[in-house]
Amino acid sequence: MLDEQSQTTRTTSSAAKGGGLSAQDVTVTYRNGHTALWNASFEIPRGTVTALVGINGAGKSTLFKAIMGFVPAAKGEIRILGLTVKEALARNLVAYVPQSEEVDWAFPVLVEDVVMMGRYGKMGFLRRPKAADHAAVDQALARVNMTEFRHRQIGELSGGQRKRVFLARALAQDGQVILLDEPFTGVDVKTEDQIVALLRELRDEGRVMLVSTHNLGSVPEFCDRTVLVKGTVLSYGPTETTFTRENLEQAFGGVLRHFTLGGDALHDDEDARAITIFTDDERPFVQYGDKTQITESKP
Ligand SMILES: Nc1ncnc2c1ncn2[C@@H]1O[C@H](COP(=O)(O)OP(=O)(O)OP(=O)(O)O)[C@@H](O)[C@H]1O
Repeated sequence: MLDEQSQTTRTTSSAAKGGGLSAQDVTVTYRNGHTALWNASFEIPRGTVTALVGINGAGKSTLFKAIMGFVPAAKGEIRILGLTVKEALARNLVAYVPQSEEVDWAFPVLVEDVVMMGRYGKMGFLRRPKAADHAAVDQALARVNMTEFRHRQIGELSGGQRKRVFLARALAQDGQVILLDEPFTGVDVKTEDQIVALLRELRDEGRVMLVSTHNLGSVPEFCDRTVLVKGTVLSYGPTETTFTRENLEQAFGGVLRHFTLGGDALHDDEDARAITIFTDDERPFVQYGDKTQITESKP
């Protein structure tokens, strides 16, 4: 499984220049005939961290799969740094940091071996690592502070450490477009801070980070841009202008409730500055304030 992911997300050091990540009228239909994305369009420039936000089943994973070439676009086109998906994959430009649930943690593999998988695209058929590959792995592990765990089995790590190992794999790949699936699920605050700091560094290096997250509270904090999805792309752009109450209501329609800043009484108040979005079973999973701070939480 890990091997398969590496195969399909190989990257190259000679990254294509220019362009960011874009989709133009992309429609994705699964083999059973289900269309999960209709006419999805967005543009993300290089040097940005973008949140990919939407309810369960909105099409976030489908979009990731289309960018990684796992599923073809029935219509429309995805461009990755100015290249088609096929060209970008051949150049190993796209790296993927999976959700924890997608990984078989019982798979007997060492931390350093997982990170080395990021180099497979640069190796020959026999996959014999060269000095440059070992150096890239060393650097990637150091960058996520996981050097001391390099000889551990991946199953023997905490949730946050596991995330960091897969981030290191993306770094070893030198992925220019990095797709992160729920990077903050199951990690403690300190690790979240470390991941955010690393994403900012990678942003400053001109990479494109697309972060699928349900942790909406942190979106205004660390994502420059937001793409809101619900079967299609509802809106995209700078977080300031996209992550708005109106757009969120569209994306999460029917599961929104509001309560006022400083109080915990639930009501739809036009003056409410804090928004809590509830899941269908009325459990809140996000709180946010005036776009920049989390102001409320409800038990
Ligand atoms: N392999 C598949 N074959 C057919 N339909 C699929 C397949 N994978 C996903 N779908 C459907 O496509 C739609 C979008 O699913 P997707 O996994 O992209 O949503 P998501 O936004 O990632 O959801 P979540 O937040 O729950 O991870 C859903 O209706 C889902 O049931």
